[in-house]
Amino acid sequence: MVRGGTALPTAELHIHIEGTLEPEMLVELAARNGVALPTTDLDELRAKYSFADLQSFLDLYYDNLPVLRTDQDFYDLTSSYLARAARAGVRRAEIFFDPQVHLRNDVPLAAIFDGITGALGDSEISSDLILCFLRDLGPEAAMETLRTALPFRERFIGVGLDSAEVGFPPAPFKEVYELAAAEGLHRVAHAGEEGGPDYVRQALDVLGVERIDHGIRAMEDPELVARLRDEQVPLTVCPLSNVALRTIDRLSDHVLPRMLDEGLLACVNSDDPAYFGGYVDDNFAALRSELGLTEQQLATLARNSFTAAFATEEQKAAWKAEIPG
Ligand SMILES: Nc1ncnc2[nH]cnc12
Ligand SMILES: [Zn+2]
Repeated sequence: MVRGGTALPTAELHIHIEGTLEPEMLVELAARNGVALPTTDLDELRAKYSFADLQSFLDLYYDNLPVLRTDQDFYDLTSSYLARAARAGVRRAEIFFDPQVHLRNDVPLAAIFDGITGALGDSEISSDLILCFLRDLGPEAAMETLRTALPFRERFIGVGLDSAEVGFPPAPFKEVYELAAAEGLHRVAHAGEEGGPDYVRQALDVLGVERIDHGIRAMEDPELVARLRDEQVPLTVCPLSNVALRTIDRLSDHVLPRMLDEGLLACVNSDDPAYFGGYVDDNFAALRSELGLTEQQLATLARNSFTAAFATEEQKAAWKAEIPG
């Protein structure tokens, strides 16, 4: 993996805490909780971290999650990510979690919140939580999850939509997002990762999202590109993830340079770094070495990340002032 230079200060706005489960921690938590794994050999586990598409990744991601059982497990997972993120230059982390998976695994919501928010409180990184709905479980399940989570309303700042994309468009989640808006929650959604430009439009027009997660397929539609530029809609792009899930063949084919040329508010994120070969600094390093992005372009991406963050204007200005150049 390419690792380069001093880490650029950045906000990480697209990071699934469950996607930071490194094989070492998987084995440790399995042993701690008496959960059987197909193998505990780290090389064999790592060999499985190779994917044909989003679904083949999701199958492994969900298979690994039963090792997370207690608030301590969620605390350890989150602390480990935050320690790595600090070394990666992350000043602000807006972290996704998938409560429906853990509820299905009989983990109480209180344990999830206590573990994750406990670790967030112990870190020097500014951070908040975004609760994601699994789109393939449908809007009724999402609504039930949101209602179940509302007693913990003060512990998260927004909602998101993730999991299998194609065949599960955003529009049916309209009422869930209306309730989230009424509760004063921020709204984001994965769209345009494997799904087409229409999914991005639906997320904007029907769900009223403030950011699009991924959005790379929006580049197929010039009218949508113009709108994203005019409205300065933030796009949380995840370059190494797109290569790992074969959304694009090679990093050198990535649309990110075109997004910047078009004046879109794109930023760089790691998505599921334990699975996709790197954290956010590794993504920046790969953009520099394999895509030839200039220091100026990388600084723009870092600046964009702070612009797109759900933080105060004062915080954003202070972080931007740390960016060299
Ligand atoms: N990249 C991704 N796309 C959709 N759902 C996810 N859940 C975790 N990572 C994801
Ligand atoms: Zn994602």
